[in-house]
Amino acid sequence: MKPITLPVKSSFGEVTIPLPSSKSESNRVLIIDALTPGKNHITNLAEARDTQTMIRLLKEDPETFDVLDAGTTMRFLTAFAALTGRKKTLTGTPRMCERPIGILVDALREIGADISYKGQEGFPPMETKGFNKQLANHIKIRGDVSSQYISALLMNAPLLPQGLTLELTGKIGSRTYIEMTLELMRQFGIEYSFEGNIIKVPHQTYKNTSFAVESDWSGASYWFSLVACADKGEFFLEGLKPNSLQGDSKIVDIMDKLGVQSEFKDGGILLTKKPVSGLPKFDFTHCPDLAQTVAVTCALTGQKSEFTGLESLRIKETDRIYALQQELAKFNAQLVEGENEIFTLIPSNEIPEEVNIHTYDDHRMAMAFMPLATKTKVTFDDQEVVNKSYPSFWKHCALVGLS
Ligand SMILES: O=C(O)C1=C[C@@H](OP(=O)(O)O)[C@@H](O)[C@H](O)C1
Ligand SMILES: C=C(OP(=O)(O)O)C(=O)O
Repeated sequence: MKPITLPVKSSFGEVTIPLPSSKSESNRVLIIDALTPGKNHITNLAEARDTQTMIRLLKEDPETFDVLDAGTTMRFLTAFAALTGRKKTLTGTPRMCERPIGILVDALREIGADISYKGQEGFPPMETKGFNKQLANHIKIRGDVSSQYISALLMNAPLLPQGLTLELTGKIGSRTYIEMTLELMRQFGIEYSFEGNIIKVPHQTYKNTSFAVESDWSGASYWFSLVACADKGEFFLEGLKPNSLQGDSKIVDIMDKLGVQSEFKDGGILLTKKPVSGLPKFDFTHCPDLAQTVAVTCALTGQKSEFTGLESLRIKETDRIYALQQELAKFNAQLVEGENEIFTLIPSNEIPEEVNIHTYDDHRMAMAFMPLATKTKVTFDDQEVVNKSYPSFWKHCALVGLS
């Protein structure tokens, strides 16, 4: 592991950030493309390792799909292999083999896929052994653990002889990601309905189309945070649209409360500083990947705040609640768990002269803590961790003078 240290810098000029493309959009269009007869015209695919892994596995078609640490790649390829009757072993990093997949595997079995665990029940690695005939066309699936299971089933649903109806049970989390999946399917010619908690996808064929992947809003969030934490700075983020498919575009509203003004122009968004307003409360149910960014922003800007919707954070690249609590404490900020899964973020009252951030093999732990550089010298234990979603992240830090 190679560490990286950022210098202290709190004042920035006008800088353009050439954001990377969205890995969530990329990984969906790659699966849809693999399911579409004929040729699509897809541009601007993500440089993210999660997407590059998906591209490589689909192209090389090896016996073992080793997805490394990519959640979407694991879940999407599992459904793809199982429902198209491919014989594959699906595996990943040790952490990937601790991330639950039982809900998806149960659903696939109910639909008719032959899939078995190679290790612990409910977790990768698994083996897909074929698809004989469709046994069910209406299944119930929990919506409160990971939306990725639902997206994975949906993308394959049009190819099933009887189509598929999903009845989502419990609270629906990451709903915006389910909507992204459906909207992308629609852009590739698929009709569906989503009413209440029922999603119906009839049997049909994907149609050829052209699609350009948008820049990554989750990656954009770190630059919003840097503006919020800085004394001065104006960043132009390239390739973002007002009507994004990505739920993390919610960062515009969140950061509006934390002192960042956003203006869409010239195919991107211009961020400038503005006064902070009110005691903020944030619900991350549908934008879980923004939680770390916003926690650090509040910790560094003196904003006591209330966080809800953090349940899914414990089963991501690391237990992100534990990781946040440990690393925030290094500069005297706290994320305190109260009753009913309500957390209070208590901002820092004193920042040490130097802070070492441990990144827990989680790209977002590095990127979210980057704005600490506005207050103190900060070292991250692993610079390559960002490659999962944003390989050019440190290069972009250098663009603003953080190198
Ligand atoms: O479908 C997707 O592209 C994603 C869905 C979310 O996961 P969950 O649905 O597990 O919350 C999100 O955290 C992840 O980074 C990407
Ligand atoms: C949770 C994430 O990714 P995944 O679940 O796809 O590994 C993420 O990118 O923050």
